[in-house]
Amino acid sequence: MLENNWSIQPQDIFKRSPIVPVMVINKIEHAVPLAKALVAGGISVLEVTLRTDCALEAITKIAQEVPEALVGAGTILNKAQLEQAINAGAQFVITPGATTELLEAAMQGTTPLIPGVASISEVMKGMALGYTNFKFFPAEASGGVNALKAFSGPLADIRFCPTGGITPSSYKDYLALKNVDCIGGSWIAPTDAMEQGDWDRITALCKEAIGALKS
Ligand SMILES: O=C(O)C(=O)C[C@H](O)[C@H](O)COP(=O)(O)O
Repeated sequence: MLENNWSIQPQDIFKRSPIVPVMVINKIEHAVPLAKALVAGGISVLEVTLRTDCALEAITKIAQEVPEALVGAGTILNKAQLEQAINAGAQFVITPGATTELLEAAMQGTTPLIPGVASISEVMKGMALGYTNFKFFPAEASGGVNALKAFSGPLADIRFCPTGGITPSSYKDYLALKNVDCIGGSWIAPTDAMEQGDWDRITALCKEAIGALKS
């Protein structure tokens, strides 16, 4: 494996939480209570998508005010966004797809990148640059559990975080796969609960989902 200078290895991120909430934060005042609600429910790896105007500020606030969380940036599409996310305080970066520009840029820095892939060729391109941990996106639409099972043959040492279309009724099937450590999903941080300030509901959703893995 090629060396990297990352402050935390992707494998340690993958192992820290089986569920990674995909967060779409529309109002900055939701950022910290949401992160605290997720942490209270047992989930401490958070992906804030760069899909809203306040996303970068949300990352900064969570990084400063919720030290129990490991906060990353999602929806990174290019090098400029990669730099913005890192400057905002993102502790890791997740992308929906992988460009050579992003793969090379992140390898030069200290913040780990988890590149999005949907095919074996994309994984192989990442592997050639030293990547071992990938987001499988969009998971359901790209073949879901069956695709990941097929990937595990030729790509025995590669780990995945499937995301996209995963539901409370399917996440356990993904987590049972030998090449999957964690899954991403938005259901655990629903927009309506955020709008209502119903942080207890979000904590309860986390506890239920994590609890169901232990039983
Ligand atoms: O914005 C990104 O970079 C993304 O990766 C998109 C998210 O992974 C999906 O939006 C997950 O959402 P659900 O399918 O609702 O769980």
